[in-house]
Amino acid sequence: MIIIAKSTVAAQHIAQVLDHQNPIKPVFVHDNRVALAGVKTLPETELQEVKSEIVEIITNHHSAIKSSRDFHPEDTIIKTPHSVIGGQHFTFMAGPDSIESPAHVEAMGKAVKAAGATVLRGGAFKPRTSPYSFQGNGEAGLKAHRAAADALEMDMVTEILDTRDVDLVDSYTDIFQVGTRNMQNFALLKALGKKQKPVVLKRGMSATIDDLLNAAEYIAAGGNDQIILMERGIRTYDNKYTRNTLDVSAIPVLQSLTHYPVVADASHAAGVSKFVAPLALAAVAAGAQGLMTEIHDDPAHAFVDGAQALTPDEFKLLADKIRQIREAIK
Ligand SMILES: O=C[C@H](O)[C@H](O)COP(=O)(O)O
Ligand SMILES: C=C(OP(=O)(O)O)C(=O)O
Repeated sequence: MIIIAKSTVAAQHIAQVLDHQNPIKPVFVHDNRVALAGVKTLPETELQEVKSEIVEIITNHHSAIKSSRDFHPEDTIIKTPHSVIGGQHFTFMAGPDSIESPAHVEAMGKAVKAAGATVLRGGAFKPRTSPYSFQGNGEAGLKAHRAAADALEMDMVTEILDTRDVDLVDSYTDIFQVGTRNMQNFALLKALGKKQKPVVLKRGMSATIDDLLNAAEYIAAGGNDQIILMERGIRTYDNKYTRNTLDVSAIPVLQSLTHYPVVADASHAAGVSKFVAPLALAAVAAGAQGLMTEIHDDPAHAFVDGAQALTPDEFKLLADKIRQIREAIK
């Protein structure tokens, strides 16, 4: 149960009155409205005492608070050294699936920057289905990625898989990425909640929209409000022709429910390069505030996910079309 109090003073009073019944926690939300979470029961006598200080009682205990637009109506805008993410801005995040070598990530960065990307993506720790598949170049990959991003004056986004690597990854990256497989790794979300650095939170491949919002809430509850939600495709009854199903409807739905930027990854949704552009265009037409795209100059020899990689030229074409769509739907 969540209680919305009229003011900070009211919240403090309610917490005082109810505290012996419930382990109650004020979660400060927006200007004058304060949410109190953790209330299990509301004894009638105590309720009478604080009734006039309560604006609303939300009984769905799965409701997100800090992530909710109800309590934070304005769009959250996230500023990184080279990008502005959210609101009316559109951000291209692109690069190779994994960091293969210093020269390769720099060349891919150069190509995506020329097409308009400000964020260079790439994985140094790869979440692979098989333990025998390439697992990423680890810290050497982070180093190469950082060097390329610095040389090109771009932001770096990279996936974090393990709570034990949070400080290491933090020492290199501008933006953390939590992948689909870790969306409900609560220990990891809590650790990132303690960092003051943006987090791209990918939707779990079997997660509902509420699951995603609550995963974001874990990061926000820890004190980190710089969250970027990413729709990257979910598992449905027919993933024979595409790797996942891009849930285009999740984009406007999320934007109505939360103030955090909502971006899309058509690469992992499609799984096949020829379907990446149409899905990306659909996501942009649906209002996505950014796009993550995988590229490779030699997809057949990519270390990971070559089948879904666009070549630099294909990415440039896509980026141009996206700018046209953005202009058309203004
Ligand atoms: O980004 C890439 C992921 O590591 C990859 O999609 C994992 O999938 P796979 O190990 O099944 O190839
Ligand atoms: C592994 C990745 O994506 P996802 O978590 O969406 O599968 C990735 O972007 O490298």
